[in-house]
Amino acid sequence: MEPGPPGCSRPAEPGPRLRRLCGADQEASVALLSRARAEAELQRCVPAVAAVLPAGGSGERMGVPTPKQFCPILDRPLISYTLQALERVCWIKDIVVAVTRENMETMKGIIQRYQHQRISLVEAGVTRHRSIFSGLKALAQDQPDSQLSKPEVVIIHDAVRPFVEEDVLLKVVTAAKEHGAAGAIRPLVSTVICPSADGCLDQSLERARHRASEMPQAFLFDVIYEAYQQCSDYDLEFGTECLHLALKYCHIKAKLVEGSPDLWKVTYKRDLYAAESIIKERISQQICMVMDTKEDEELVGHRLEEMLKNEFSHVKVTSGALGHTGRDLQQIILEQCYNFVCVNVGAYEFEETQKLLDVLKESDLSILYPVVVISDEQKLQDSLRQGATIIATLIKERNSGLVGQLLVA
Ligand SMILES: Nc1ccn([C@@H]2O[C@H](COP(=O)(O)OP(=O)(O)OP(=O)(O)O)[C@@H](O)[C@H]2O)c(=O)n1
Ligand SMILES: O=P(O)(O)OC[C@@H](O)[C@@H](O)[C@@H](O)CO
Repeated sequence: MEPGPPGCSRPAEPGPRLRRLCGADQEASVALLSRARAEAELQRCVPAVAAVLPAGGSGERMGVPTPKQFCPILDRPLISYTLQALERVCWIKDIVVAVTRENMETMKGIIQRYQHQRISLVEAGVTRHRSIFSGLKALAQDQPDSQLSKPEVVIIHDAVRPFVEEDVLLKVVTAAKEHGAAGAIRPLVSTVICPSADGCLDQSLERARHRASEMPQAFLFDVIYEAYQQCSDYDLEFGTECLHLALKYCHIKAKLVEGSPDLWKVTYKRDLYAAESIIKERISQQICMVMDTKEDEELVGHRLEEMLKNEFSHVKVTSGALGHTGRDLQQIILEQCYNFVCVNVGAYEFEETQKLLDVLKESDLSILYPVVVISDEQKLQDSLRQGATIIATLIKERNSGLVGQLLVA
């Protein structure tokens, strides 16, 4: 498989509704059209790749009633972040999610609310391997009336591993194309030991020579499908490693690919807290200050911008006029900005702010990540530092009680 060109991954673009709403002008339309053409070209040159996401677990180790894949992070289910990560990769043509029958409606609601694309649902099994097998069967049914067709390469990725990036997906898929199977690995944090029957140490493994098997993994579809079809009931019931099935039943030695630290699986409650912190950090990296072009606002805006850059180590603050064409706003939003600060100095009519609020409410963006819009008043001009602190705290903490509020600071 030819590696996709860098940057071929599709950013989390706002939905088509936003483009209509923003009134994309000619220039922006051309940009979007060229991106669509590039993706279409890529789809033609990259062999078919699909993904199977096992999401049928009960999350016992999480210790809460809700299965962890549906636990909210910043008011949004964990699985939605994983789906968004895979949807950013334009060369994955189908995403098959295995969920239990009782959670099927919940999953359909998430797909609709967050406008996930390319998703097909299958019924999960009583074990993770059985859920994965269910997903593979759906892809193998190359039926004329089915939306799904058999891929050349299939990615298998746990639904509770939200931080998966295109580069590692490309690595495992490229390696699977060549070797038949590939999987992400990470260094061990703890040493692996083997206890004896009487509960004492029998042996310990040399940590430096061993690795933790993570996800994503990728396989030539025929290899992994054959392995699951030959699989013993014992393996289906108690196995935890897809790479092992490819080795045991198809004699394929998977290529091992070093993965990033963020590939870990959300398993315990502490993992949810960690995931929330990482998500907050990632979506706080860009602030968009929207101001009018009046001179005094420009002065306030730029001073506030400088102070915000002190609050966020790597923040990218883009200043742009809301403008009277939709291009500025559309360009701002297409840059995956999730934090907007409107600067109205003294102006009491919130016409421009309301316009931004209306567009954000209408766009996918405002439900993907809660957005806090702040409009300041004359007094903010007198205490810019306090204003910068308020804005930074709101963006970093994202207290759900303040979501979507128009704050007059
Ligand atoms: N019968 C099952 C069991 C697990 N999974 C999925 O496999 C992934 C990794 O499994 P794990 O972390 O073990 O999830 P749970 O089984 O839900 O967790 P626990 O063992 O704590 O119950 C998760 O996305 C989980 O939803 C699945 O699709 N079907
Ligand atoms: O065993 P669990 O169901 O908790 O999680 C599955 C993990 O074993 C699996 O995701 C990786 O180890 C790679 O195979």
